[in-house]
Amino acid sequence: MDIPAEVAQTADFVVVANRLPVDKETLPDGTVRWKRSPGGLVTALEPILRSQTGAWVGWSGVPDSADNPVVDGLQLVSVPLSAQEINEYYEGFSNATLWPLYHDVLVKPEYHREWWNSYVEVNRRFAEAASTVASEGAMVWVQDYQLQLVPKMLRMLRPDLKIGFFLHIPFPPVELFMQLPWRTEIVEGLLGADLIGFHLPGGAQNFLYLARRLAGQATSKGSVGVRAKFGVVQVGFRHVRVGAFPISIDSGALDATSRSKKIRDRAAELRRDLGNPKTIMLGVDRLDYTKGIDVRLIALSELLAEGRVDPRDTVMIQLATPSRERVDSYIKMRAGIEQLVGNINGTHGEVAHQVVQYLHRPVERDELIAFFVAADVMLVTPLRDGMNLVAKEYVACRSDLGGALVLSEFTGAAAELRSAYQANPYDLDGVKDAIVSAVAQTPDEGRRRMRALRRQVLAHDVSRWAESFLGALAAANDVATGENRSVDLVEDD
Ligand SMILES: O=P(O)(O)OC[C@H]1O[C@H](O[C@H]2O[C@H](CO)[C@@H](O)[C@H](O)[C@H]2O)[C@H](O)[C@@H](O)[C@@H]1O
Ligand SMILES: Cc1cn([C@@H]2O[C@H](COP(=O)(O)OP(=O)(O)O)[C@@H](O)[C@H]2O)c(=O)[nH]c1=O
Repeated sequence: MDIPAEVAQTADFVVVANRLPVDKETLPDGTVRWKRSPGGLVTALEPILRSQTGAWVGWSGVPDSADNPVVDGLQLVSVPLSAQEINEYYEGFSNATLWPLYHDVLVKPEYHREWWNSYVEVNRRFAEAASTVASEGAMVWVQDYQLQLVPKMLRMLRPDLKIGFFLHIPFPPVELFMQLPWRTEIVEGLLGADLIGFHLPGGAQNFLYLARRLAGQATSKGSVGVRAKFGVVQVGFRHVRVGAFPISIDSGALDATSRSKKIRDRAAELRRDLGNPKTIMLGVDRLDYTKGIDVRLIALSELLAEGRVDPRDTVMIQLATPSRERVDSYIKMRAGIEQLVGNINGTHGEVAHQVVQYLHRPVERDELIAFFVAADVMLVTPLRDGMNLVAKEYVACRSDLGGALVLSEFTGAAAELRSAYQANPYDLDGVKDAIVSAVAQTPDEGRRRMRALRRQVLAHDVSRWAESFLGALAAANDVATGENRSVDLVEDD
């Protein structure tokens, strides 16, 4: 790995994530341009990355890229992946083993030793890159399921570092996690961190149990709270903190953008282009089998067939970003979704009016915000989702207190967005009833619910998420604050 000498051991704060927060574009004349991808994580961490000497370690998204550009003042450190590693580490172990295993085995996870070997090798390379750029005593924040071995590998290389880890997807129930042939290695990998964060207390508690059972470590008793009441695992002389930190969005910025005239005009134009229907329903997802896009399409199809939704004055827009397109389960799911869309339009559409408008391509940020402003009913129906930022984004865009959110109980967001029309995505009648209630809500009821949702989303933004995690990380294993004092621990039961 070619990390420039001037960057070695200079960064006081290092983010390590599977992806760099930029996309590499090669222009027709062969020149290369790096474009910032405006993710929530980079927005939240930007002030910290700038106030200290920050670096971001990740993969560029294309094979064999070893560039280490500085983009908008941020030092990026590429971890190059070969085509074979993309196949085995990213598409294979990350997205055909861990992703389905951690999402309720919605498709059957595949267990292949060569994929595991590639995962170990790539994690080792990420750990080495982080170790090279981090300054003495730096804080390193490792992100997500692709890099669960990095905390232990990094600690072995650099015991001086303060290491945090955050899991963006659900941590599975114990009985599912136990399927994994490399379950002990994963738990021990994570235990290299000083703080391990999950979206929900349930994930943290599952992990504490596994730390006792698989790694044989003593852990604290009692339940874990949200941003408070951390669990503790005793690993030698270290206390590893385990906590719940629900991620969020840059709600203030989204609220401001959604109020702009440009966005309002575009939202009105979208409505006009759709023929001014009474109800616009909206789904916004990566095309992923966890997102329950099929659930909402089947619900709509039955509601249309039963006459509970009128096809003449309803449009459902489904925006579906292409995702992991070479993984088998994604190829199959796409065919199923497109068949459902075709069936609904074939049965209930007219030449001049398609009931479902389906776009299979990424949608640019401002256009997406205009869709949120235009939509009367937002459909978020995952079968399992770590958080689901789209649900929070919709709420942040509704300063007019209009619109209604239909939300699956099996998203992380459901724990916070209690005033949504919540439904169990496995109960089709329940989903249909929730959609009908959302469509038929009175303006007063809609305002009451949206006001409550907005209070939650505006008060708990992504900066609060980052600050609460990094505050807890700074205090972890800190002798000065008494963090190393003894806690009541339980051995394996
Ligand atoms: O990098 P990709 O393979 O293209 O996938 C995109 C990202 O998807 C996942 O998102 C998760 O994180 C969100 C923020 O915490 C959360 O709201 C959502 O529920 C999760 O599914 C994944 O965890 C990322 O690593 C991927 O980059
Ligand atoms: C479809 C679409 C989405 N986005 C943005 O992507 C993220 C999605 O985050 P979420 O937590 O809901 O789910 P995953 O991380 O994908 O599992 C959200 O910020 C969307 O606004 C986008 O920018 N463009 C799109 O076309």
